[in-house]
Amino acid sequence: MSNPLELHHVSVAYDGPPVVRDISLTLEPGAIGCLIGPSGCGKSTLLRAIAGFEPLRRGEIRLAEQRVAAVGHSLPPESRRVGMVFQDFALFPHLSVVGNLAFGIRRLPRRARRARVESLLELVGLADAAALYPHQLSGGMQQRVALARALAPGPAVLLLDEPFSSMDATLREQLAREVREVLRREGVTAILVTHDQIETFAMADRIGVLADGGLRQWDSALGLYL
Ligand SMILES: Nc1ncnc2c1ncn2[C@@H]1O[C@H](COP(=O)(O)OP(=O)(O)OP(=O)(O)O)[C@@H](O)[C@H]1O
Repeated sequence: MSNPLELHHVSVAYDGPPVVRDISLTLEPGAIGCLIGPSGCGKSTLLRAIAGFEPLRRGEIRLAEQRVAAVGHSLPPESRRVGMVFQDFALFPHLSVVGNLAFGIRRLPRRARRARVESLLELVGLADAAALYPHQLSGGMQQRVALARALAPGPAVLLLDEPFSSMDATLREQLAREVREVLRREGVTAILVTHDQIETFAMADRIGVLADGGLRQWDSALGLYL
């Protein structure tokens, strides 16, 4: 099977010198990669480049074999098969849980859409909350809705940018394990940015250590210790 995500010598710059430098990495199907490193080292910028919000200064990004970004070439985010989950959930406040989940698949025929929403509700354990609105949900429940919504269209890669950082440590670890379980069951490939070591070791098949815009290591948790 082809790799869902490949980065080849990727550099990204804002106004000045590159803040992401010459990063190459590959994620295998179903693998979860975690990017860690000090504040300002370029983690979010790299994620934004994969999503399609930042152009490349150098290199190439391939998603499920398709070249989505290179110098002078950039598919818009909505044309890339990526799903995104952020710290602040960004749920639609005026839509119920079902409405939030159905939004990204509204072009599917009605019956298929309904079946997909039902299976996602089961997947994240929210079948009883289908008719509720975001403000009626706890933070953990909202994040599960955000996850299910991102998974709905069947992305090649799911991008998570500090998805649990607004939660307390106990809930964070529990959610990290839950999310890993959900991703495993769906066979989803994902890349997660975090500051949190517990989260990293709870979730990652591969850990990427960034410093000053460069990828210093790309290895399993065990490999990082050895
Ligand atoms: N929109 C922007 N315009 C200009 N510079 C930016 C922009 N966004 C980020 N930067 C700079 O790029 C560098 C990398 O930032 P980035 O947010 O990717 O790091 P990070 O590792 O995700 O940090 P944090 O862990 O604090 O979120 C930093 O020096 C930052 O100041």
